[in-house]
Amino acid sequence: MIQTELKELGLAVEEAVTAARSKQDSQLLSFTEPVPAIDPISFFANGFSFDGGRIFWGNAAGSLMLAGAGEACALTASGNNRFEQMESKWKKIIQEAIIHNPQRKPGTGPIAFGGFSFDPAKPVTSLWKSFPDSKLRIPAYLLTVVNGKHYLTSNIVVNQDDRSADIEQRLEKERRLLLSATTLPDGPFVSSKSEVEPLAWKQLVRQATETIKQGGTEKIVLARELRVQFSDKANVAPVLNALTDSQTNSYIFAFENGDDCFLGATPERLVKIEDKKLLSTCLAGTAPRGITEAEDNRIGQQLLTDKKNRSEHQFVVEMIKKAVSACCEQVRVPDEPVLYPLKNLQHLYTPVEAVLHDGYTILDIVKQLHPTPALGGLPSEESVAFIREHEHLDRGWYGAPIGWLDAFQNGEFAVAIRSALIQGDHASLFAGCGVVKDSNPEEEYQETNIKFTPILSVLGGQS
Ligand SMILES: C=C(O[C@@H]1C=C(C(=O)O)C=C[C@H]1O)C(=O)O
Ligand SMILES: [Mg+2]
Repeated sequence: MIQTELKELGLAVEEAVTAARSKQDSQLLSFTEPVPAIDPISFFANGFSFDGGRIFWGNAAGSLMLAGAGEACALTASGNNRFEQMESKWKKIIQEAIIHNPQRKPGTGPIAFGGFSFDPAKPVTSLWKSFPDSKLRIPAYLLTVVNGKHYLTSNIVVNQDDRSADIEQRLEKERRLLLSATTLPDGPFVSSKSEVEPLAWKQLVRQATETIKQGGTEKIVLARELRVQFSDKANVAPVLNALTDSQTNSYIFAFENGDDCFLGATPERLVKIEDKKLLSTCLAGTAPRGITEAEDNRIGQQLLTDKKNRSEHQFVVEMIKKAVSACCEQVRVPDEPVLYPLKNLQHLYTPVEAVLHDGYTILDIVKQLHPTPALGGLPSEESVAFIREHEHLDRGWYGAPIGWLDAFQNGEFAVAIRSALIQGDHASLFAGCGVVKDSNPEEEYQETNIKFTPILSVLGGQS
């Protein structure tokens, strides 16, 4: 550690202890400093033993990575006004925090990272016992790698009886551990896997197409579960390393809570806000990648002109454009989708750009957008009601917003798909697809099989 930073940190701790004593209450101190380069996955691995769990985020552009260890503060919420609850809790924390952050880079300082359940009205099963309906975490330590520069934020909750010297000693020890070089443990190996009720799921797709043909709904997204057994307790850090290496154009995320870890590599941005500039993504319509370049181009061109996939995609474009237009100006949406290539598959993609009106926050937009017709359907209420009533899967945090926001109104949330819930020596993988009136159950089933591939391959399930 550079000595000046330690001296400044010591002064900041003194200031926080004084503030805690004068207000007779705990005080959050957030201290950000530049640090020498360190691999964020190593930082994540070093944080294994920290109380409260770890977080990880790598944006699709590869320009921002966040790794967090421990938990300084937890914000939880539930029910239909959960986003508003989160907003007011976050505002109060930031107003009262002592923030030492001369850097003011997006993703530095006191950031809150976390996720939400897909449907707060659906009964929860034991599968998601370690995850509340909604949770945002301020990590005790956050490594931010932004445009190649490294910053460490220490978030400390100081109490009136704390001694500054004790706090500084603990900080120095924990920071040294986190920033030390390390060798990643071995990744998991899948010893067996089993699909959950595949035939019943195909029958449900057929039922959904019948419901759509009867009128009232245009699209219903249906998801299913694949369970895998590992040969041993799974280490998360090597899985994140493999995802970061193999899944380009995707957001890599992990949220450890209790004994479990929800992680994934999702191509689907929900919303990014930086300096009031808003970027959202319409991603729906899927095809595999070709083995040869010629075959890949043929499949891609076929996807671009396929009636069923174009209708699936257009429902998403219309909804997001309408939702963004209600709170933004200068809304720009291309007339036609383009191909969005991933390692194992390709999607139809339409970006939505806008400028946020004053008074709106990123959680306002998350609330407006979730669930988009890419994960719920259209109309939203009717399609989510069908999913709630008929889908056997407990989606938990799958298919819902996951991401971060900082103290300067910057932030980014993605839709948590291509994901898995890791529970010691076993895991549940999730994949879904948009069902429209022309959907064929077998084809949708095959589409979900392709969507399991990215996460299954890094869990040691297949090459
Ligand atoms: C629901 C998922 O993917 C969504 C559905 C898609 C489709 O049906 O074409 C494509 C991308 C996603 O918006 C998933 O991967 O689980
Ligand atoms: Mg589809």
